[in-house]
Amino acid sequence: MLRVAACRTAPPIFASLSSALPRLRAAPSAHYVARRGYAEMFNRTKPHMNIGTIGHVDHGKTTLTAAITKVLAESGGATFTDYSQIDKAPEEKARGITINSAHVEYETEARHYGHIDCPGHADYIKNMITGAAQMDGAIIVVSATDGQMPQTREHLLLARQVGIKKLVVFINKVDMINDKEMLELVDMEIRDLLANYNFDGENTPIVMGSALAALDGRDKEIGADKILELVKACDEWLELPIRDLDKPFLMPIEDVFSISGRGTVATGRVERGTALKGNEVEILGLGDSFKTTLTGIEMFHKELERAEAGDNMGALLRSTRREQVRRGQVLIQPGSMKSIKKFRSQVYILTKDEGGRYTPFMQGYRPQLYLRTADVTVTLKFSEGTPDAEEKMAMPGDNVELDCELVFDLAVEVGSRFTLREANKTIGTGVVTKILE
Ligand SMILES: Nc1nc2c(ncn2[C@@H]2O[C@H](COP(=O)(O)OP(=O)(O)OP(=O)(O)O)[C@@H](O)[C@H]2O)c(=O)[nH]1
Ligand SMILES: [Mg+2]
Repeated sequence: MLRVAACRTAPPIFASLSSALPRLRAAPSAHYVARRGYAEMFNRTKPHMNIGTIGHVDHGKTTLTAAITKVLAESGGATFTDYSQIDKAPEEKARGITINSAHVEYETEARHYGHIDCPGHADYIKNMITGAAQMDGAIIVVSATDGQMPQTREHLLLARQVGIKKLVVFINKVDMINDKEMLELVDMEIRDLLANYNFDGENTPIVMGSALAALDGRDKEIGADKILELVKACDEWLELPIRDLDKPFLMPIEDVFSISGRGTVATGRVERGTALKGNEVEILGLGDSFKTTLTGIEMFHKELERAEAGDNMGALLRSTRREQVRRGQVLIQPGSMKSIKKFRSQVYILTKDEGGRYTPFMQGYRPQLYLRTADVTVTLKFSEGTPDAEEKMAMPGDNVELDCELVFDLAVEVGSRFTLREANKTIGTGVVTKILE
């Protein structure tokens, strides 16, 4: 039997990272509006999906969120969550805006939804990004009185970059518009805009209504009826995410041991997919990539036939020398990932209050990049085509597009998340948006 402690605790970097990251995430849990006992109402056999409301400030995202729960409460698919229970922080009430993203849940004929109501105000874009990063699809809310506005565009861009592939549009406040042609214009404008950000401009469902009318229980034809139409559009147009178990196998390598008489064992937590004893696997990254066979799987000192997403496993590798395997590489289903050095990314630079830098940086800056179990020095540049890139600065609090060049290659995909650190300080968090080389 293998003698491997396959369930090691998280490496120290993740301990320090997690002290930085949850601060960005603290808001949703503190703001969780679902109530005790409420979850039992739902039929958990329905497929689950995370969605939410995004869009420009004051266009009606929170009103719509409350209205959806109100209308679905009538069919038993939700508990009504009033506006004041969503925007409940004193500053939110005083200013009439959303600051923290808030979670509600509801159920339709077809699905169970977790719904995150994001802030639209430009100052709280970071809360929007962390909210959107948890979504599999989104509802973009656009006020018919304003049409598209700066955060309509910024949210579309960010939604695309955090991996949201499909959206449903809700054109809100139609109670304030008498002119039908005006609505047609907004429809056309939004379809163009969607196409500009690589969404399906032609086929994306656009529902026009009034969230406030639905919430107030009046004007059914632009109120409740439109909420039901919107929810149906979500059921039909937004695609369910692929379950982690159905994805190709991936285990980031945390540690490597040599076991006399048996060979080399790599340990880590399976991020996705499944692996069977006897499967061919590939080791990828840090200059060394090769294929081998998984001759044994161990968990908690027991030998197993199969490992799956969520398991901490020890992987016994055929004819592999210990020096060939290192922390920071990944163990994958052969051919399912590529190891690369250059990619484009969207990065949020932490402010000093969030534990980040006190000062801006210029391009050419070289912090450490942490991705899964790897940490590699990276050179940061403003993305190609940025005007005056030589003189430009990235300020704490900025949300910037950066091209990253790693010193060593890593298994990186569009959607991979990473953090940037210098001298024991997290200075930025980002997501890969495009592979360059
Ligand atoms: N007339 C009209 N007003 C609406 C409608 N929906 C929302 N409003 C009003 O628009 C204002 C902003 O609504 P919110 O729901 O707070 O907007 P929001 O998009 O959540 O705003 P942030 O979260 O701060 O970005 C409020 O005064 C709402 O009452 C609507 O259908 N018709
Ligand atoms: Mg709001």
